Amino acid sequence: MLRGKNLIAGEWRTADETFRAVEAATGEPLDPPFACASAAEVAEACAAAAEAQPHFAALPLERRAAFLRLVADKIDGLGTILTRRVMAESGLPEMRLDGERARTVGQLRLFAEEIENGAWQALRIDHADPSRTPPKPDVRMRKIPIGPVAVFGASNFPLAFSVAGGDTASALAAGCCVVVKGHPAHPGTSELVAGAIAEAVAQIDLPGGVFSLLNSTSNALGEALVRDPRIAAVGFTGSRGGGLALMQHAANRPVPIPVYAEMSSVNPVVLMPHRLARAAEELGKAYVASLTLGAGQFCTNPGVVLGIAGDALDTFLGAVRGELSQVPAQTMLTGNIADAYATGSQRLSGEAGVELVGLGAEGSARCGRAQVYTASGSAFAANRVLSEENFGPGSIVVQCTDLAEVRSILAAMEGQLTATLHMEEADYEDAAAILAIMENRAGRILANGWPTGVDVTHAMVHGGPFPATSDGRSTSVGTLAIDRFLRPVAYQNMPDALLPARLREGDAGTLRRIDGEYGC
Ligand SMILES: NC(=O)C1=CN([C@@H]2O[C@H](COP(=O)(O)OP(=O)(O)OC[C@H]3O[C@@H](n4cnc5c(N)ncnc54)[C@H](OP(=O)(O)O)[C@@H]3O)[C@@H](O)[C@H]2O)C=CC1
Ligand SMILES: O=C(O)CCC(=O)C(=O)O
Repeated sequence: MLRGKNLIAGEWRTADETFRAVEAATGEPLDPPFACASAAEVAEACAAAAEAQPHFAALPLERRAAFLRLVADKIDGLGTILTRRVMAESGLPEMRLDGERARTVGQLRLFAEEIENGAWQALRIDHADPSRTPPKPDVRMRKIPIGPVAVFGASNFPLAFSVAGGDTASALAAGCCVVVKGHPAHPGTSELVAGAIAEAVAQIDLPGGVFSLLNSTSNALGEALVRDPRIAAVGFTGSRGGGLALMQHAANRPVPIPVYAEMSSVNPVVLMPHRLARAAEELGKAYVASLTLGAGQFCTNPGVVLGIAGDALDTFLGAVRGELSQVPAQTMLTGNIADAYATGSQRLSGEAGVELVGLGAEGSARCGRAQVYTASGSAFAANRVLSEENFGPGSIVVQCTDLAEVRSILAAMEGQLTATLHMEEADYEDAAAILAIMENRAGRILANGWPTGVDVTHAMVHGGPFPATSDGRSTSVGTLAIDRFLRPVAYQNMPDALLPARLREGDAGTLRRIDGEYGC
């Protein structure tokens, strides 16, 4: 039974002002009404997080890990109640949401392992050398939590990028208390997951301020959260406009803070000539499958495909047309997202030099209709609109004259989360030059795959230069995501007794870099 309340430091709070979620497929209001948090409650949640911060940061790592594992268990324990609510609020199918839940709990468990192994602290010890001129001091370094983190739940991954998603998991793993601004499209999902976290907080006997959830439908709440002096960093996935607004608020504070915003990306895919000649149909089918996954509501969606004009690309486009004709209309996450997609598609279709390749089935106004367009390389290069993200199952295939045009288009593109090369051995020499351009444009480069579906691993990078993210030095997926919420501190000539245990002389068992050499 949902409460319709905000969670502030362990306490469920109601309010006079409320809003309702709607069923994604129909637009019908869902019960119960949800309380809108006030500015005073934002301040309360942040004060509680700041108060809990030293305690949480000092928690033995085994207990912090146990907390993350317990959160994962509790989310698993929500069973079908959670699935049913997410399905209603998001319109996403059960199988996708089962996978997303597995990813969410798997991510929490992976972070538990990560903090236990200690490598994330990046411990370094440089011993003193009094004989050097000038004498070299003893310097030891570790990373500590940055402080309370504000997390904005994303609409398109109501579990894996929301209340207990990657931003929250990595912030908690780093030892940072978290205040979540829930996405207004799925408040029931947010409450269920927040309830699981709150139970784990209580069971591990942590202060309630370790985690709060605030709901609202107004920009004012998010702004107040980012501006609160106790918040030390922000994690966000959503629109470019939203991310930029939060970056602005963070920069305008008396004490500016980092915002890790994942915003927009069209994820260029290059079909190299030899591979295209051999597998045009197969590539066309796989492209449509990736493009239409989850109604195209992935920031990793293949929004731009580049190939050399000719028979092989025509075969590819024929396969795309055929495949699209089999794609049903899919419910989009919200009415606004469906409207934005329809408007964006209409705009694209009217641009000079843009032609329709094929369409999926048409549905209600809340559905996204799959669609692929094509344009020449010169038309694409001359018009920025053609390379802008249109969030949904829409994409454009660019027919280039040669690989030089492919390279120059890629080099002129904005920063991307991913870039992909479809190739075989005969393409490698040309691919190497394209790879060098892609490295400068994207956070992840794929060979012979499709970019949707990010694996949560140690080496994963889900980031990229602006506007893919606000800070291309970071990743929001994988264990390296923890680094966004840590700050290095060096201790110079500090007596052993005052050093953190893992930096003391005799301590062993954690990976440390001692006088430049890695070892335990
Ligand atoms: N590339 C990607 O990964 C994604 C892109 N999008 C794009 O975003 C569009 C809208 O989707 P949505 O998911 O709602 O994303 P938004 O960026 O609009 O909203 C995400 C969150 O940020 C908050 N927010 C947005 N703008 C501001 C602001 N100016 N000040 C303070 N808080 C703000 C919203 O709160 P509130 O609404 O309560 O103000 C919400 O909680 C989509 O049509 C799509 O184009 C969406 C999801 C993922
Ligand atoms: O492709 C994925 O798994 C992740 C996509 C993503 O991060 C997003 O859509 O916001």
